[in-house]
Amino acid sequence: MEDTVDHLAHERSKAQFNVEEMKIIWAGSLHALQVSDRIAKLVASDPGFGKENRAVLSRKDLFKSALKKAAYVWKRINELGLSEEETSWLRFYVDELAYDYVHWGMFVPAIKGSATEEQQNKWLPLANTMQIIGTYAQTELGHGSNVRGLETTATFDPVTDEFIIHSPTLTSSKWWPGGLGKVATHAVVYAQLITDGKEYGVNGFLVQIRSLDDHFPLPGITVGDIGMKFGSGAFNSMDNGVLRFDRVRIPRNQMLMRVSKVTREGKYVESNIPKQIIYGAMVYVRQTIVADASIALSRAVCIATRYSAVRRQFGSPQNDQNGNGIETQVIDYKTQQSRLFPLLASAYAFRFVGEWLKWLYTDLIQKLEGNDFSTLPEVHACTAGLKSLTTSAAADGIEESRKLCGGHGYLSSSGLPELYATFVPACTYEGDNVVLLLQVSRFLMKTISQLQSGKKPTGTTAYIGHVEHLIQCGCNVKKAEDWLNLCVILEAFEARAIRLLVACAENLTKFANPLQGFSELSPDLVEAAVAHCQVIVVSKFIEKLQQNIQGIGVKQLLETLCYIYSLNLIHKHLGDFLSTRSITPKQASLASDQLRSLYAKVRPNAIALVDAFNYTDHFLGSVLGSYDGNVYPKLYEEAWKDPLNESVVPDGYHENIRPVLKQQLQNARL
Ligand SMILES: Cc1cc2nc3c(=O)[nH]c(=O)nc-3n(C[C@H](O)[C@H](O)[C@H](O)COP(=O)(O)OP(=O)(O)OC[C@H]3O[C@@H](n4cnc5c(N)ncnc54)[C@H](O)[C@@H]3O)c2cc1C
Repeated sequence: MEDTVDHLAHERSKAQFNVEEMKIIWAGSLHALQVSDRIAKLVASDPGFGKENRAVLSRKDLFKSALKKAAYVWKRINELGLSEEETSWLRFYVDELAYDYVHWGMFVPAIKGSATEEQQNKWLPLANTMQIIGTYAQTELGHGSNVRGLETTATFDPVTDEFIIHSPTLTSSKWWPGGLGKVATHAVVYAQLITDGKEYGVNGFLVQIRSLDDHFPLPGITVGDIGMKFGSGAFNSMDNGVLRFDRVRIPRNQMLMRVSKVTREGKYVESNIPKQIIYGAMVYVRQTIVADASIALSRAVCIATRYSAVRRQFGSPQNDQNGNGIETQVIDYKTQQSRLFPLLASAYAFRFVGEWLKWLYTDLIQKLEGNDFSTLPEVHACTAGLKSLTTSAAADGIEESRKLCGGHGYLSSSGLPELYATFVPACTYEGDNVVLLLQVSRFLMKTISQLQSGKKPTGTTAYIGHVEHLIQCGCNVKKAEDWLNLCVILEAFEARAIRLLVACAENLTKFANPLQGFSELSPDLVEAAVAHCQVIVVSKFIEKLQQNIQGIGVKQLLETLCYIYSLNLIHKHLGDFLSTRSITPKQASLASDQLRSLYAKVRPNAIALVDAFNYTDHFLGSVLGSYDGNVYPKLYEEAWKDPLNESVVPDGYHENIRPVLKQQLQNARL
């Protein structure tokens, strides 16, 4: 099939903004665009990184192919002498989950965050050259969110100067760590520390689990894979594992001792570094997950937008130049626009808040290095909340994108089922989204309670300091155009958040037992935390617009997307906005009127806005979303590649179809 026609050229010609400049905005800088573009093309043109048949491979073949690719990635990184930046882009565009994802994303950061300098000097050179492959073993069969409830023990033996790592119960089996099942040689294992007969809570230990010579598990270790997971392809290329310890001994100096340590005599000593320093590692991992959310959502939106411009259904037939009646592009249906364009706007919103989080993390690290721990709780709450908000919205958005593509969206070749199956566990790992929002709400309740003592909220909670104004203020919108005012929008979001938070704080005082109150009110607290996180996303989008944005029409389009993101949220959470009297029913209806005009502004620019993501067809992995829009021949061709079509008459015909047709079931050997 050789077709060089761009079926979306007409759509592209309608764009009212400079797409190349928008690509720079999306990438973060011209440099980031150039590097990512170069690496994306390198990956797309290398047959070693092909990913066409992932969904139809058996588990074993899929795993083997992921191993092959991970080894090839490492080979190419070394052969090409790629920089750290280029390396991370390469891994990103290869787009296949394997043990290296956990090794680089969790094992290495855990050592950097929790090991002493001496320990880092010993272990990081080995990890950085992949002479050891690591995993992060926290979750157990019986406990995930409740880390304090972990049952694995690490008991210090002063006679031999060792820790004895043990799994006392079935439920203490480590369960889920990626790369553990079949690959990892080492693990950062979280266990209850016991020394001198006393328990000192959960700490991290570096444990070797497989021989570096023959890859067999070391004595006392039982390890394996936990089995197939949701979807085809997706996380099934990863060997999430189970691990049990039968009194496994490790040297004392393999306890990660940056924050607390056990001395030769068996004394537990806390350093003067606050325990929350561990939050630094969490902030890092969660900010990368927010970035992943914008990527996953933008991929889905790119597929759904391009396909919606190609797909035609119903409509009053107009005549084309040849006199043939043509149907309506589904992207022109207002319902399609009202479902699709808010997702497009969300992808941009999450991109910008992710970019800001990256900055926030760097800023945090600088402060921590200067022994300034003051912003840690706020930054931690902010990243936890944004991880929860963006991953939930992206997961829902991918599923909505699938529906926006109708039946064809359900085919593996659309790329959407695997994208969904791969992304959706982000709502659970690195903190269950609801559990995280409860943590955020606890922090927000504390912030509110400290107002009386004169403590001024800072950073993303600064607006809480204006509580008196925000409780009293009224929204001034009188006509639909009045909603095109970013200050008005932000104030409406802040008013709604603070009113929900204050209502929660007041209701909590009605309970004699604060813990019981928190538990009873937890659904309201979660809603208030979501409202707070939405204030952050909206305000960061607005801050982005205040930067120097180059290129014809780019700023205008981004403004339009910011309005769509915000007004659509008002529409979605109307109950909150009305019950808190942050806006009136009339203003809500004006917001809906304004949304319709905003969708009309996006329509001619929709294809160009997804082109600005600069995704290659290889990365998108979707026949519905391919750049040239040549959907139908590609769909047709993909179908014939399915293993079922290898034979015209299927295996099993003689045993199980023919006897039915010939009424011979009683004679068949079933
Ligand atoms: C694909 C994948 C990869 C993973 N990789 C790793 C890894 O590499 N290493 C590792 O250690 N772990 C890993 N995990 C485990 C993951 O971190 C845990 O699944 C996660 O922390 C959630 O814990 P849980 O499974 O115990 O859920 P649970 O805590 O049992 O949650 C079940 C339900 O209870 C609710 N709930 C729990 N506590 C509360 C509460 N206090 N208040 C209200 N509701 C509550 C939750 O919202 C949820 O609805 C992975 C998981 C997945 C799915």
